[in-house]
Amino acid sequence: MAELRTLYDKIFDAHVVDRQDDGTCLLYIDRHLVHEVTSPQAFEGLRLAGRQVRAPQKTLAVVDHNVPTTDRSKGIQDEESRIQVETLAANAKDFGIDYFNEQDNRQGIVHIIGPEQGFTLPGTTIVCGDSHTSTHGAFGALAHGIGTSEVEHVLATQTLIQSKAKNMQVVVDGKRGEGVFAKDIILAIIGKIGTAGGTGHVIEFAGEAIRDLSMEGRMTVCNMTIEGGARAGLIAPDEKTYAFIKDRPRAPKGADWDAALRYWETLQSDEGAHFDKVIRLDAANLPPIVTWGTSPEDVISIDGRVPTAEQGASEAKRASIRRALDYMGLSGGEKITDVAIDRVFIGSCTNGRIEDLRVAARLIEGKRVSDRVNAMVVPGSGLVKAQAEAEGLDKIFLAAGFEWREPGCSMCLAMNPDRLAPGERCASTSNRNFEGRQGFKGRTHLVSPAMAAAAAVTGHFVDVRDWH
Ligand SMILES: CC(C)[C@H](C(=O)O)[C@@H](O)C(=O)O
Ligand code: SF4
Repeated sequence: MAELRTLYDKIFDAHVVDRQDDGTCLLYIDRHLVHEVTSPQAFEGLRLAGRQVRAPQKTLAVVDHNVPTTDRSKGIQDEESRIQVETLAANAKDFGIDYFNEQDNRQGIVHIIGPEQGFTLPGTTIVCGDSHTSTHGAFGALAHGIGTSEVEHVLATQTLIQSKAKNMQVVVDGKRGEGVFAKDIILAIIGKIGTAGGTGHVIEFAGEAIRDLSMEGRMTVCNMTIEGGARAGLIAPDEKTYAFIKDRPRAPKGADWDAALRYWETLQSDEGAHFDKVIRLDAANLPPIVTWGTSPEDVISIDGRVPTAEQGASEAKRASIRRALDYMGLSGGEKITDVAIDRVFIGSCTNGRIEDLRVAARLIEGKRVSDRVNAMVVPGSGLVKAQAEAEGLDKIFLAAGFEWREPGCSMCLAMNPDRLAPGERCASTSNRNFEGRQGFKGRTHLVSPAMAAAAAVTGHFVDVRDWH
């Protein structure tokens, strides 16, 4: 009998170019996404070595982290950001790589534009000098974040040195309740396994609640796999995956499509294949979730209370809770629904897609953003923005008092003008809540788009299950 393999095993095996005795492999890379932050030294390295980009047609570059989200016709004010963006433009031109600049309506966050263009395909290996490359795993692609020296290696050779990770399966059974979203599922998983729970593993997500998710929701789940410590996240492709990809600009067409489909249909873990670690969760029991601290694993239910330091199991844990409470300006023990917010950020590669904006718009339609709150919506790409505008979502947000911005990473991280002031508290749909992530001394609470939208209106966290 043939060996039973997981989806990860299958994609990995299909891309091995060379295997050393110690298990180190050289993997063929099908797709390389490039952004302005982690690529300058890589291109410089090629230049110094007199090398070309090996497969420019398998490489796609875009600016996202450093671009301002306000009127771009005036250029970029911040010197460092301007140089970063200009450098990518020049490198893309010099090395013959397709590039979406900040005026292009296809521009957006790198992990949003890949799937949009049909660049992200099942069964492929995808890399990008960015940790949230795991997002593309939603399509059944093996997608790794890589460092700048690896970016150079992939540009030059279209291969990457990798050792095989272990297999982990996260099964989410049951049906989500009303007001509970993909973001709540992944926050609950990280809360359960911890930020190191996936270390050394590739996680395959399975179960009814994962199958039920739209492609957008699956991307949200895979996006945050990296916050659970895993090397990559994967979801086996199915009809929803194929429907999402079909007719996208770079998707295979005609006979190529049929051949691709036949391959994609083999991309599932074999029944009975071995997983080194299996975690199960029931979606039916999940509440909307809010992070209270400075790690994505610091999760509580919307009807819960912020923990107190005394709840820590060890002195080290008590000290870390104390530090997080202090940074977050919380005393511990308060109900999370009593915590007032100053800012709301709806966007990022976690939750900046059309479905996210639809959910948020539906909740706030006809309502007003609280006087104490500054709220903004940053579509994940120019195409998401255009789609939202075609559906009139921008009007709903603007009428409610939200700002409606140009696409980019924005306030997900403080690398552009969008940032929190010291002490400001934000309900954010992004994926990281580390100290200073959204601005020096800024306080981030990670939530779903629905929870962020509702909090914008009430001025504090509120249970979206009570909103009809
Ligand atoms: C700037 C980039 C290298 C970084 C990452 O790797 O993830 C960023 O996208 C982030 O989300 O922190
Ligand atoms: S939106 Fe945030 S998490 Fe995603 S690539 Fe940009 S900075 Fe990183």
